[in-house]
Amino acid sequence: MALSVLLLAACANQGAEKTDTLEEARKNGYITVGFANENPYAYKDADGNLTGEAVEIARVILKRLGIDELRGELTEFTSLIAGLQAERFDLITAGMFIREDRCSAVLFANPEYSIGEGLAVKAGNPLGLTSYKAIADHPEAKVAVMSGAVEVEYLKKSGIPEDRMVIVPDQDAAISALQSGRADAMTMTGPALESRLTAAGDSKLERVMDFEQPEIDGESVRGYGATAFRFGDEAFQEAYNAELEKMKESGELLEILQKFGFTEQELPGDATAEALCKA
Ligand SMILES: CC1=N[C@H](C(=O)O)[C@@H](O)CN1
Repeated sequence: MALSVLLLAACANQGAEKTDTLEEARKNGYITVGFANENPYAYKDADGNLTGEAVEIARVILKRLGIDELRGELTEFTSLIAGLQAERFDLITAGMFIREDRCSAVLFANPEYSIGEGLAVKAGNPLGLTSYKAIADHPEAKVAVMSGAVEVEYLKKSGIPEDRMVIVPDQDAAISALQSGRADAMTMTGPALESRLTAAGDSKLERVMDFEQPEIDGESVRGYGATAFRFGDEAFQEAYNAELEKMKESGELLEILQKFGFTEQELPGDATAEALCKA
């Protein structure tokens, strides 16, 4: 009985046609995107509008592909990939880094920016934390970091034990952990760190200006962020990449990035998703 039910389900599945996400969105006039409320990548502004570098780049490209409206689905960063796979939304526009492990779960567009890491501590840096290594070497220092973010892996590889990581659901919770003393430091990408410190306006906190970028396997880390698609949406990914390339060439990409505080230094250069997925 159980076997026949399974067989029926398998046959039904075989007959089911895979949804063409791009075509469907064109027909509907909108597409739903997953975002993790991380300024300046993808967040709701004071008026409740969805914006951020990743969102605005996607907005331009999707418009050119015939999709007029973006609807956001707020999701914790760590659940973005699962949400995409479960079709809760059709794209991730969160500035997510292209990483080898993630490439086995989603399709990445080519990168739209590149960035390094940042660290914030209590004013005066009482524990003298200027690198992940310095946190590792301190017997008690704790660092707040967002669940599912690449920094968790960087911290681990820098020798910081998990019981000295305060894993938080989002970047606002990271700064709360630092303010409350549950953590002695918080780490995230430079622009996200800057944005949280500015929003907090707390003179008891400071950015570590002489922070040493972490080195993993002898190389200074640098993240490359991109929109992500579901497997099966390769044609969508290709059309998206073609529009992104035009924006790179025309300078439009930089113009959008600059609105969110990025500079020419953060352009992705010739990096491609294909190469980064193998890195
Ligand atoms: C935009 C972003 N990138 C990193 C990542 O992809 O894991 C993390 O820093 C979380 N946020």
